[in-house]
Amino acid sequence: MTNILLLILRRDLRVSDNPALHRLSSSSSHGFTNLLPVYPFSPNQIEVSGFIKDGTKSPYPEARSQTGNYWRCGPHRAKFLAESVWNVKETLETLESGLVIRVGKPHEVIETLVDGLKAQNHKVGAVWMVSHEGTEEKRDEKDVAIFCKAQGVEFELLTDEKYFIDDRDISPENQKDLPDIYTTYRKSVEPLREKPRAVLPIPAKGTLPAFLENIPPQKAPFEIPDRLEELVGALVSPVRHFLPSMPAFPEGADSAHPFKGGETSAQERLVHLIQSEGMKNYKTTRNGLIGTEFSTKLSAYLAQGCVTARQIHHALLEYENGTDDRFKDVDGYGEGQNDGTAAIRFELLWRDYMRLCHQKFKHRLFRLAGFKGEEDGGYKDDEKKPKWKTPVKKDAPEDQDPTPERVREIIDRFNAGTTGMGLIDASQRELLHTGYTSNRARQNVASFLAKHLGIDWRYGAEWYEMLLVDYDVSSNWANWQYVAGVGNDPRGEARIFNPIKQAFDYDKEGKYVRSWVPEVSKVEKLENVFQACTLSEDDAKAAGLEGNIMITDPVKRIEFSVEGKPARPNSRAFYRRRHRDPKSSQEDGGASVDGKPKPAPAAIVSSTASSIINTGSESSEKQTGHRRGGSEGYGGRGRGRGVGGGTRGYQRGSGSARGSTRGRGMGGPGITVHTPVHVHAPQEGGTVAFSHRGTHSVRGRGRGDYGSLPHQTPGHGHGRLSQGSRGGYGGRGRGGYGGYTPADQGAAYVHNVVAQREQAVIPPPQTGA
Ligand SMILES: Cc1cc2nc3c(=O)[nH]c(=O)nc-3n(C[C@H](O)[C@H](O)[C@H](O)COP(=O)(O)OP(=O)(O)OC[C@H]3O[C@@H](n4cnc5c(N)ncnc54)[C@H](O)[C@@H]3O)c2cc1C
Repeated sequence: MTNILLLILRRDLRVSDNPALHRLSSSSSHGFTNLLPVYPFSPNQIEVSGFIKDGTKSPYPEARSQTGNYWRCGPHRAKFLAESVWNVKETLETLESGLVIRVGKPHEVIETLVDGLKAQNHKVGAVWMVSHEGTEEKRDEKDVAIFCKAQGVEFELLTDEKYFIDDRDISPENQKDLPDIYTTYRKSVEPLREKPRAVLPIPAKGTLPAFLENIPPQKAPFEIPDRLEELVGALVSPVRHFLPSMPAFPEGADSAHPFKGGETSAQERLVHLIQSEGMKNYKTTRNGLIGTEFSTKLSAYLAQGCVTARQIHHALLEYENGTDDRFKDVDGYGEGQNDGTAAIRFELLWRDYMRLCHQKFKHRLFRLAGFKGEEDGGYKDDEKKPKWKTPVKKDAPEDQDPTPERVREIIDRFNAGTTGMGLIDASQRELLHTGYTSNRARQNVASFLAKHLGIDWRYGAEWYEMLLVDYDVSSNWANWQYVAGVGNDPRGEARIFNPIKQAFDYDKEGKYVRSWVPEVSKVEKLENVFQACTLSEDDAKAAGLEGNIMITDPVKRIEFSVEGKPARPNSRAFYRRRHRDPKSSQEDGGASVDGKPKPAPAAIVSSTASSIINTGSESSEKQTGHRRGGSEGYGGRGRGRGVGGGTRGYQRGSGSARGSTRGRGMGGPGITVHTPVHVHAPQEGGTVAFSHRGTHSVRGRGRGDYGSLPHQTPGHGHGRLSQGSRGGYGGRGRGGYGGYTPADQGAAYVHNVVAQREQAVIPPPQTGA
């Protein structure tokens, strides 16, 4: 009598370091005569209509997302996934086993197999599957367990061992009460190099319980292809046209992620990264934007379980300990952990942490208000101003600005990469074409949608879910929450990435933007490449950009100064447009999306600010906790004085602004701010002066009166704001800054004012628009 084990594979598409296969191959005490590894393409997570050949309608609804109605899995990941599944199948075949590929929810697939096998007089002894984080994943596990129970089949849920620190080694405290700050978690598990368990070997040929010859067929109307190309076709063809007018792949642009899915490619990539010194140099290259070598590109393999974090760790150990000849010629061989390898471990732990957050917050990871926010999610709240702009009319307040129709338009342009903001557009187009974009670009893109535009960030998260080749439910949604300010970023709303400053810092020659946004490839000045609307009429004409929507109707304008020149978009055409068209009103550096005249732009000191902290970097954590008091004040380190008014309204408080270290702040008279205002702008009766000093500090002198702004009328006030001498930020320099409104992008100004390396312009005091 047979005793068959059905092993469901989901995101464990590897044969090495695979606990289930290891257990089955290393002992016969399990008692199974046969093993059927099964991979189900689950119809709620990936569109499966491409498996139907006879024109029948799919019994499943389309696999689309909830908010944006995008495909759950777009063409890039569909292809990568097909390759990964096929690779496991081929490797298992070399081990005299195999893989059953099926379409259907896991419990449906299991039911068909169990029924069919029983009909052949086989006994199915057990079903195993690895536990994965996720609401749908948990539901699938439950459904399989219920089915097994009803059938008298044993069911076992195995630990997911592809993370850096195994679940079994996570302390009860961390499991029960995971810290909300990554650094706290990291410190609780250091030293990282000692944490991962040993990797498990690949089962030897012929050691797995035998595969079966006669496998019950796939349920109609689906047909399972028997060639990889057909499998790719079945998965990709329904979702290929995900954008109404897809731009052509830019000539000369190269994918940073040309990699094929599967365990074999993952292992090759890992060895290459060590041999090419990519791992050793990781810390200095990881913020790159172009090419295959600037970061590991292991994320897609990790997401599908083609490689485990502990395998990466062990390969690094071999190199660091000098125990693998393949790496003997690599600089640093046998010399222990170096900056690069330590940084990789640090990032892998971020990945762990994102999953643990998902485990902790469960469905709250998908909520608009984030895991901390209230259940309603922030739309249409009678008491408070709705925080997020929505394209859905019924959800939007009547006076939503911009209108839902305009928000829809902006989202479409954001997706297509035609916002006019170079770095954002380049990243979004790279994503469209290749399924990959760097971590640096992702942070900017997410920040742009959520913080500069104030739009429901779930549209962005779902767009990423569709297009990212490395989409991972925990990493994607937790990172989006983090950047949107509703997740576990201790700086929350205050962290805003200035995409122009970021472009200057990370795309120093404009190569990245020019290569993915070919329209600006002939534009000469970087400031124009990074924000096309700053082109003068003549230059736009010369570059063939006359009438281009990125210039005539950018979704956002950000003030920016280059080497002391005035900061704002400065073409005459722009000012003419501004006066003609209220939608093109002067950008205030971050206050609102579009569509209404802005308050005075006068004292936009400079928006070249670096409020940029890299998710996952050590420095981001160092700058945490800089808020205290009733307002969100920032104190620099040291004894300088930061004086800021408190805010009233939704941020009620006494107005003391204090640095978390030793900055001191004095409360100002308080302000009531219901619309975004330039809190650092000189308002009536005052000036603000900031001067550049050194590389890392901004020296501020003088005072700007801005407090007590009348309700919704920025531009009047008699409060007081002083930037203490050497206004530092993030622990640099001294002095503090406080009392700004956290509403919308008001925070950006704070960063702008206190940012490093920027000087100020001192425009005449102005009142509201
Ligand atoms: C808005 C946003 C969405 C994201 N969505 C995803 C996603 O769906 N899937 C995904 O794997 N990563 C996601 N990330 C994290 C990060 O951008 C990618 O892991 C990284 O860019 C992948 O490239 P790499 O493998 O070359 O990374 P490397 O820089 O080489 O890092 C090594 C590994 O560490 C892990 N890692 C690095 N940074 C992070 C991070 N911030 N969070 C979690 N893990 C990290 C990844 O597994 C990565 O492969 C997202 C980040 C942001 C800001």
